[in-house]
Amino acid sequence: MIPTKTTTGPILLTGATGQVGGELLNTLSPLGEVIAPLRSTLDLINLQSIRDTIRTLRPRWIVNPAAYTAVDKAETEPDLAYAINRDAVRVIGEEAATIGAGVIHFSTDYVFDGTGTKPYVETDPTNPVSVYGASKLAGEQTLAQSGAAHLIFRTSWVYGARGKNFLLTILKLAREREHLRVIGDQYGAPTWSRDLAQMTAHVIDQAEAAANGQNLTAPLVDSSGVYHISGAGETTWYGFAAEAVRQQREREPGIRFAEIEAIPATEYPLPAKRPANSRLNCTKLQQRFNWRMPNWHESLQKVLAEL
Ligand SMILES: NC(=O)C1=CN([C@@H]2O[C@H](COP(=O)(O)OP(=O)(O)OC[C@H]3O[C@@H](n4cnc5c(N)ncnc54)[C@H](OP(=O)(O)O)[C@@H]3O)[C@@H](O)[C@H]2O)C=CC1
Ligand SMILES: Cc1cn([C@H]2C[C@H](O)[C@@H](COP(=O)(O)OP(=O)(O)O[C@H]3O[C@@H](C)C(=O)[C@@H](O)[C@H]3O)O2)c(=O)[nH]c1=O
Ligand SMILES: [Mg+2]
Repeated sequence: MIPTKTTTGPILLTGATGQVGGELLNTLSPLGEVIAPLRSTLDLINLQSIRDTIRTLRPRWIVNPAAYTAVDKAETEPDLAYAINRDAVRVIGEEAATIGAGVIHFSTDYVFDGTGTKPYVETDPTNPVSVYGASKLAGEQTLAQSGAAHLIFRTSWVYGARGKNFLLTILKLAREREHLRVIGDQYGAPTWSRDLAQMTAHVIDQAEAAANGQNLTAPLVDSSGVYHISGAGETTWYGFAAEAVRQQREREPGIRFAEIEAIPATEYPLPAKRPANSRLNCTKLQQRFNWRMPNWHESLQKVLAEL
């Protein structure tokens, strides 16, 4: 479908070298010109450079999957995590508000403490237990206060065929070792970076169709806010690893892979705490934008086929 251009101007995409940004580069390009400056051109630590870029390009959308995502390292680099995950987002929001651009931003299940026993809904109280989670929550809040029309997609456990992610780490370790120990008491849902990018293009398309050639901001403001979006279904890190290795064994019958053992998080100490319950209830996005994610098993199969 060719979308109605609501305002002129390109789509400004950050983080195009990342997992989600790399997929967005492909899914957003049918919607019009996408400008995706690399860190060497637009370093998000440099707030003035963000302002200059937005003022020069006057994008109709700013899509911001760039982030400081090193969860453990953030514990000892909080200033850098907050600079990218909060301060840069604040400036993006301020500049977007000024020119009437819509902002699409990504956040994380790690804004929750994980003590809830059900999948989280968007209105559940946040309480991050890591610096990364706290910095991402601060980014959500600053964007909401900026006055820009915005959509915040809170997702979880992102993986894909490229980039740094749990799936690729486990597959590599499973080839190298005899035995792997993986946390079995943290629950969540793996989310394929490409599924997220397709959802994002769909939502932009719908928002532009709703604006029907008029200013984008008005219909989008009604929908502004947080949306949960993960792969359908649920598992644990152990369940994810075991299923990935099971599927990969079928693909490569001759290869020996490690046995995988489920362990409690208490036996796998890391600098940052992770929530025990990372499950996100995705009904709001389904109802507002008519989008359902595929089951994580299905997407995993497609990713493994690409490796
Ligand atoms: N990965 C996950 O499991 C999850 C991620 N999220 C959120 O989803 C979004 C996308 O994550 P994902 O794609 O996995 O992230 P990646 O870590 O794969 O990519 C991060 C991107 O941000 C860029 N970036 C980091 N710092 C700067 C900077 N100072 N200036 C310019 N660019 C910078 C990186 O550029 P460079 O290549 O130059 O470093 C890279 O392109 C993020 O908001 C993240 O918080 C939410 C839940 C789960
Ligand atoms: C490699 C490995 C990890 N683990 C555990 C540690 C951790 O609890 C979990 C996942 O490992 P990771 O290093 O991928 O975890 P982490 O970097 O915390 O992943 C998170 O990244 C950020 C950006 C998010 O927003 C989250 O949604 C989530 O995806 O698996 C094992 O138990 N055994 C292992 O061999
Ligand atoms: Mg990680």
